[in-house]
Amino acid sequence: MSRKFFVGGNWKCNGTTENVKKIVTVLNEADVPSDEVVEMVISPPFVFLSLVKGLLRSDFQIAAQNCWARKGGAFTGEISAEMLINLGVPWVIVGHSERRTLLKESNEFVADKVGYAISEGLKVIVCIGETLEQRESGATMDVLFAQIKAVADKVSKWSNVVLAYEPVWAIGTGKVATPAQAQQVHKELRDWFVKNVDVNVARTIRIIYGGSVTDTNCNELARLRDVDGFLVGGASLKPDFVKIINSASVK
Ligand SMILES: O=C(CO)COP(=O)(O)O
Repeated sequence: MSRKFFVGGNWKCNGTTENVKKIVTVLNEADVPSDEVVEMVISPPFVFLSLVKGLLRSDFQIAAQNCWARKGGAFTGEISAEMLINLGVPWVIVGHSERRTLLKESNEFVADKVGYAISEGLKVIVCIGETLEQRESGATMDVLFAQIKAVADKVSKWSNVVLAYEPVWAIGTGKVATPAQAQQVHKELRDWFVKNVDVNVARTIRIIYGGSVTDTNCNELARLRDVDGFLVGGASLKPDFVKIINSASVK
């Protein structure tokens, strides 16, 4: 089993030119494992992509937080996969629960975005997750399987996909999943790939966890067999993020 640890920092809709520069300075000076050990990806808002790309050290990669589902054109306010490629942005986050909920992105729409982004040569961090209500009613795995099945119908090149399990109830709440909860879901997702895609894909796909990851809970989560890294929101805007990257070393 060789799955390179993956740590993404999702800045969401935060930042000014000044504090983007400050965060990048912290990262540029940080002591982190080599990019052979951990893949580090920073996801600023679109308007700061070029700034971050220009300033950030080269062992960190960058990701956009969204892209349009098809070729660009008359889609006011959207950003196309072609534009990201043109800008030299290798990654995109698709299907974040904030977009699924607030902007009503359906499983099918998310899957269209993933399929198109991959066909254009982007690598994609696909986010899936259940709400608290869904968890409490015992529907967690059904919800996650439906989200991933829609994506699987549009993807053949899984090496360009990282799957982020982000329980909605854990995002921005300070209520992190317990190690047992995270391990169980990640294992069931991997088993789903064995049954529905391919045993090699199941073995190699990175399944990362997101939702209230901090410098104090990252190590116990990083040790879990089926947790291959993190997608970090709030803590990725702080120097604490460096410690989260360094949790790669407990793997
Ligand atoms: O949504 C997330 C990352 O995409 C997680 O956000 P928090 O780390 O702020 O809970």
